[in-house]
Amino acid sequence: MNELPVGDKAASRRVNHWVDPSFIDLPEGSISLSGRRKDRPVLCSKAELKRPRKRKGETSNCHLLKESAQRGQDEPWVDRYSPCSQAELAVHKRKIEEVETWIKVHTSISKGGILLLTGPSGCGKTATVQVLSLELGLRIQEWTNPTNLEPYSNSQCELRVSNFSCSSQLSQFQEFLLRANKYNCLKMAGDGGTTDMKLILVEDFPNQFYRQPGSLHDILRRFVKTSRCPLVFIVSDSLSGDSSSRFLFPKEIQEELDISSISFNPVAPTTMLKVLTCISTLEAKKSCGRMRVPEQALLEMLCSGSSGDIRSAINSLQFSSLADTLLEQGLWRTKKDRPVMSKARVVSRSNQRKKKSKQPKEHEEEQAIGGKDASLFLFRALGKILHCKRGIYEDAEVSEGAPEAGLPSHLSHHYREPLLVDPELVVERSHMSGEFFSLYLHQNYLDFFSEVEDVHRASEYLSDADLLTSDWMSRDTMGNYGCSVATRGLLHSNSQQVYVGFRPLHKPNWWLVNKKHRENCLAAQSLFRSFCLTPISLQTELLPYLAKLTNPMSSQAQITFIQDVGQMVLRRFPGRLKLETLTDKEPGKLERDSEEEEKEESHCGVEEVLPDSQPQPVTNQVLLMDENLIIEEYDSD
Ligand SMILES: Nc1ncnc2c1ncn2[C@@H]1O[C@H](COP(=O)(O)OP(=O)(O)OP(=O)(O)O)[C@@H](O)[C@H]1O
Repeated sequence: MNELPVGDKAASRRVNHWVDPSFIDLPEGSISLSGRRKDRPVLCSKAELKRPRKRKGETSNCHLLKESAQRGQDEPWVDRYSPCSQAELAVHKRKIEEVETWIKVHTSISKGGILLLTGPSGCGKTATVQVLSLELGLRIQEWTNPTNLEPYSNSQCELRVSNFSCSSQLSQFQEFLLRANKYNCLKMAGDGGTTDMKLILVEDFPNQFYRQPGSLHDILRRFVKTSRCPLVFIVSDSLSGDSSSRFLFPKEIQEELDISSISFNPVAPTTMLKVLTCISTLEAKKSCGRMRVPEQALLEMLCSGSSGDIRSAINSLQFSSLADTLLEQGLWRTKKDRPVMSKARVVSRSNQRKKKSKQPKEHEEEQAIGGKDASLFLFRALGKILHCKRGIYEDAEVSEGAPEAGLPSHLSHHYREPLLVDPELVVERSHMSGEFFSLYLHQNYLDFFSEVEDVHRASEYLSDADLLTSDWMSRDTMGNYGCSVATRGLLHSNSQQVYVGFRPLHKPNWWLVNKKHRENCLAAQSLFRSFCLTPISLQTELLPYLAKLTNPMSSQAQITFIQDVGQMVLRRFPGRLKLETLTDKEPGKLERDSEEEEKEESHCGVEEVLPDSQPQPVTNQVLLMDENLIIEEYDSD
């Protein structure tokens, strides 16, 4: 595998002249928005694809100018303006310090160790590691998934199919870690006096790990025993619900292997704006008048449209520099071109108090090109509805007369100040179905209301929303309407708009009840299979009946289950279930439809999937042959 001594800037500069630019594989003149090549050569260092680094003592602007002058016109700006020092990084100082401290400790004091960097895509995790390695004089040895499996004759897991031999990605990864950890980098001509200190970086994971995370854990267990240099994993969060970091590195493994974890946040809009302004100014200077510095409004729009992804923002800026062409084609809208949404501008109360004339944050602009799919963590999405933010008409004339005047006097109590959020957009960006979103609202809304009349009205709206989706035939179509009724109903009912401050949010009670229900279905089907009844019939018809009998034909497991499920009226409930708190970065879990679940259950081997919380059958054999059971006395009293 190739590696590049990042420490030696001169060498790196030389190498970069003959290395392909990031988008060499695209037709001339076209620019990719991704900013990164995924089909890199086998096991090559990502550092090879990066631009040369800055020399000490050069100021950043001067450096940027020189660099940009040397580069071809088509070079992506993300590559051209990639940061070379901590000061240039658009990452929070504290995060940089945390990573720096960890690297220092694990390269000097305790050699080795594993660090996990998480955070949304494009927030500068990789850039931070690269900058710090450069500053600390570390070489980066990076694993990249091989796209073609090369012959690897020494490998243990070798596949030999008619003279063709190749090893699995997994065994190559294992070997890479072993060698990277064991051997120093080769000294190359031009390396000078670079140190042997290095850092292993893994951002691409062999696919096998997503199927069997256990195989990764086994490799890591072996790695930590002999670890000599730090190993950094970078895992990007996804808002669509599949959290790779939690799947690949569950809490138990982090504790067992003493893996440190640092979570990055999206790039702050102000920092992003500074970077974009700097880049556009430099590019405008360089273009000798051909390109103009974009309006502040356009830059702000790019920032808000990128959802904290600096790569996406810079790519969009580069596109917007082609504005003349795009504008001609009508593909790019500037703020001026956008239709006026309303006659009077609406500002939030807090903004008004601060006497800021800025557009409120909540009015996120839609971007025609390059806008990243703006996602919201569920916690924030719920907050936007529950905190019920409203604005006032900025234009005094309008605020005095128009809105209330629009309502007849007997409906004047329904007047509300305009909303600062678009409820349907909030739900869409939460990546959760309307029904589940309403469920979360239902669980949490009480804490945000101050008047009992408002609660009464809100509960009516929630019931209406529920009714809209009660019929399974029309549920798919009506789901969104139901959610509109729930969200808008809650917003409208909350007439007082009292500031409640921070309130913890909880996962719906329904969640736990549904889980218990599914476990019971599974257990009922497993324990009373010979009755050939559906899980529901078993629990609602057969088990209550068996519970009344003094001498049912049951095993101990069956008796326990009958006592648990079939005797509801006699049971004492322990009170309310303990609710799970919803954390701020948690994606909303989408439970599968219970009908689907039931179907699935009937297809799979029940004995394999019987939940731990249920009494386990003695053996399957015993259950299938009921007549052989030892019948115990069962006292229903
Ligand atoms: N000031 C800056 N700070 C951070 N990155 C910058 C800056 N200017 C330009 N960039 C570029 O933005 C990109 C940031 O992407 P980076 O690979 O660091 O993100 P990431 O958090 O690792 O996400 P992913 O996992 O998707 O790669 C890099 O290409 C970097 O060169």
